[in-house]
Amino acid sequence: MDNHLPEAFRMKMRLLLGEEEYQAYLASFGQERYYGLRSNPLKLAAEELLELAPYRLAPVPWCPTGYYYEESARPGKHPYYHAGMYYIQEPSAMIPAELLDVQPGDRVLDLCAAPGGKTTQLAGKLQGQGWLVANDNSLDRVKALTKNVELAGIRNAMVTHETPDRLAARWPEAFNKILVDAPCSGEGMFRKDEDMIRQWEKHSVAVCMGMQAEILRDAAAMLAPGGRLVYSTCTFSPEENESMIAEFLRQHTGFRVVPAPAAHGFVPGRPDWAAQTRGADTPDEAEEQTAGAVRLWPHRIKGEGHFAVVLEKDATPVASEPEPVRLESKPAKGRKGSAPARTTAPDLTPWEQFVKDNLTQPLPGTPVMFGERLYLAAAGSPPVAELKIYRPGWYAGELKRGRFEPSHALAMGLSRGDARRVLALPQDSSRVIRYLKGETLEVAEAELECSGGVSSKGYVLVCVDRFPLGWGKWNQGMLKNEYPAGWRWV
Ligand SMILES: C[S@@+](CC[C@H](N)C(=O)[O-])C[C@H]1O[C@@H](n2cnc3c(N)ncnc32)[C@H](O)[C@@H]1O
Repeated sequence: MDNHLPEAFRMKMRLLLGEEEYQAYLASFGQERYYGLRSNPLKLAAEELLELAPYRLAPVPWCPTGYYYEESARPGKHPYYHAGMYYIQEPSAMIPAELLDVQPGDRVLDLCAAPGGKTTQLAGKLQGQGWLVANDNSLDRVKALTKNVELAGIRNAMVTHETPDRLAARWPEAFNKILVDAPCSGEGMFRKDEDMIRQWEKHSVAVCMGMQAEILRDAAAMLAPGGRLVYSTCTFSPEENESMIAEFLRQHTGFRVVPAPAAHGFVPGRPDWAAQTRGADTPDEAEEQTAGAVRLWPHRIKGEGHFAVVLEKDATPVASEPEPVRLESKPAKGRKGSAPARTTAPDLTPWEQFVKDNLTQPLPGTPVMFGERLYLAAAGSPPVAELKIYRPGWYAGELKRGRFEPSHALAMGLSRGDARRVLALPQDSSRVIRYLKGETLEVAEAELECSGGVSSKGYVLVCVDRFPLGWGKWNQGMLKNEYPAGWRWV
């Protein structure tokens, strides 16, 4: 497969790595690929997943919730996947969110978030406290991102479909942790995905550099003083990595690199490559700092190629910081923004009644209506006016003609104890797959666990073991299937 590598790429890599390491890198194309998944702390502890998983899992050294699995395990074809108990993620891709060091209560922005691998990882670290904005400028990818946010049962995330400059104009210094997992030329994924090789010329290094510099500039403006920003790519080119960061540091004097430990076979960033790219013999001060970045190489670790660097903003604002006032710029292309359609206070009685009849406790968040849709926005989350908001918070359901219909996202964000009617199916029950296929199930009344003196008739939280899969509606021995069509098992 290394024969498929573009000649220009081969020449550059040989020059950068030197003959011996270049040959080791090329040899990695003939070696096995590694498959990874990350357990979802919003659903279960990693140790519990180890006990439950019907296949072998081995720890990813740099991520406490990350595991390698063997290709034959096919974890995407298991009901636990549909319960959001883990996210399938390339092992190296787990490092940027680890370096961001998110703590419960943080205000987090994932600026280039789709399809949401790192968003789900960051939300797991928040443990439902604080809030997270997941943004992407591609509408198709925002849809995939939203599905993953919902599958993971995240309650405190807002999903936006915006350009970074428009977010920066409205949310200056609003976040204390920001992840920029930048669009890049994808050289680190050549072994995993041949398509990336084909696209390499199209997403040339030069095109990516322009995007990355703009995204970084806007991210810097959204970071609060004392905040932390992680910039990551899945490419090797110094132009998109060390040189990008060195130029950022020259223009943003209030930032510095926080050195990341070069453990687990990671290697430090290469200031000399940045200098070489600039045509200089020795690195300047900004380039020297990039030695604190980490590079992940497929010939050195069990994972694909990545670059990540941690940046910290001074605790006291710097007067020379560029001001991000570019309100005139256009919103991201695609669907029209989901601005709140209603300004008068909506009648939430059907929702309140639903909570009383079906749930054991009130849910956190401030009710927000977008048209007929009700969301629960995390306390303190940033204002949404004039922005293209795909989800202002946890999507609870629809208020239609005086009735409330719960969403699938609501079910996924609940735990078994939150629902008054529960049907808990063991993972090896054929009814689990039949439920996931959208079939109506025969369910005896005695199989339902009802609490709070409710009758058996009504909304049932269907679980695999103790983990919610979705809603059903029980009446006279039959469970009407409420599993959404677009999510079904095929
Ligand atoms: C490397 S991918 C992100 C992967 C994601 N963080 C994950 O872990 O699943 C880069 C993303 O950046 C998005 N993107 C490209 N240009 C962007 C921009 N100007 N603003 C925001 N997102 C952008 C792309 O649509 C793509 O989804």
